[in-house]
Amino acid sequence: MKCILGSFLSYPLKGTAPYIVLILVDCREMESIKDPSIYRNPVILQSEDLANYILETSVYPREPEPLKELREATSNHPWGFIATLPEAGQLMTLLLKLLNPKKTIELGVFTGYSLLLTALNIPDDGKITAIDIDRKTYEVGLPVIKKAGVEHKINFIESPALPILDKLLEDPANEGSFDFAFIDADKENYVNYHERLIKLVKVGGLLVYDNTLWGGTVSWPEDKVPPNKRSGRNAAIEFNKKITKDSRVEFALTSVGDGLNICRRVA
Ligand SMILES: C[S@@+](CC[C@H](N)C(=O)[O-])C[C@H]1O[C@@H](n2cnc3c(N)ncnc32)[C@H](O)[C@@H]1O
Repeated sequence: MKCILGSFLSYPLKGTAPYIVLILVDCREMESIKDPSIYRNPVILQSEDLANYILETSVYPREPEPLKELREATSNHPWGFIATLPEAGQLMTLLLKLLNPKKTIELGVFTGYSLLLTALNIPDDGKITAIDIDRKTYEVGLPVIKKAGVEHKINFIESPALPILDKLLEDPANEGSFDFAFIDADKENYVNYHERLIKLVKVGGLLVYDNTLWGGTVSWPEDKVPPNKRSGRNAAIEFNKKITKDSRVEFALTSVGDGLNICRRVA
């Protein structure tokens, strides 16, 4: 069924009578534009069909078996929907392959989808400092990580991320020593994480921030955003604004997954 999205007057030829042009769209698509929260996370896309198209034609067919296994194990977890989205993971994989980082850091592990994909794409002697406040969720994915033979690359630290970053900065040897950082912990601290990580990641290294479009709500008027999504939405807006002004990085705010802000340290 078609709905009227809009209309305008058209004058086909000078001097002829105008006629009204109606813009018709599929009603289901229009619903998705009005209320994207009915869909899973990639609501930044026009429709769920488009999100599924990307997943089914490009992401799932090339997803490595261990990642698929971990994603399936995570889908049974009550908070499974907070995991890094596989289409974002696919882009991260490409970035990791291009950068070939040896020393990386990850804030916000959950069951380990992004952690495992990082571990799969760094050299065998590469190391990941992985920080999360909850070891139990990390243990959900740990058997898959072990089976994939990459556990030796991971140093998991159960702690809030901020004090660990501050501790790392106490040792000047750590400054500029990381090649790659993936940030997916509490959004309200992204600005604080950035101030620390910009010193820990080397010039030329990458800092990749997840959820920076927060389900598309960054462009909504605040009063239209469900109360439980406001804090994350406001944090994402503040963070993106800060990055735009930060001359120490060049960056791309991409609409892949839930929004990846990909920053490269240049100063
Ligand atoms: C969106 S999930 C991470 C998803 C993960 N990257 C993946 O691939 O599935 C956010 C994680 O951040 C953790 N977290 C929340 N606040 C934190 C903090 N202050 N420090 C460290 N981790 C935190 C949560 O426990 C949760 O596991």
